[in-house]
Amino acid sequence: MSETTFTLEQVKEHQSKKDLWMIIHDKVYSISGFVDEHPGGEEVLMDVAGVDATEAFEDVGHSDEAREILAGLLVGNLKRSPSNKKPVASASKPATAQSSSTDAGVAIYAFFAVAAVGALVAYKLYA
Ligand code: HEM
Repeated sequence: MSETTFTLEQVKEHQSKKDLWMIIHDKVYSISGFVDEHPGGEEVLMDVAGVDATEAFEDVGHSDEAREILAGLLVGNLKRSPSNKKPVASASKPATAQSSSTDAGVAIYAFFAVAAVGALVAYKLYA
């Protein structure tokens, strides 16, 4: 399998009808030969020339046949630079939330322990 990768900038260089690339699900497709055959017309393909067309492609609800055609047009994978990767920070958020909820749990136990000792002392003093 070809492991060729392209950056967003490289894909952007292929925006003409005769040299047309687009990105769908982080894969790069060269669709120049298919533009005239596209049942949805050439205009919609030109609209996403050289950019990420995942949403446009999926919104239409393309058939399995369309996906097979797509597979034959593959030229490589998209190389995401660290700046346009999906945020990694979101992955660490639940962990932070979890640990703070654990802290809250410990605080509640500590509160009841102190309250129980306080109640016992008060009982011994005033009973
Ligand atoms: C290389 C990528 C694409 C391939 C291989 C492809 C292929 C096809 C095929 C085979 C059909 C016929 C219906 C079906 O089988 O689902 C179709 C219809 C259609 N496509 Fe695409 N398509 C591509 C990209 C796009 C994009 C980016 C758009 C943007 C909006 C689009 C819009 C449409 C529309 C609107 C139809 C419906 C046409 C109609 O029923 O009148 N397609 N496409």
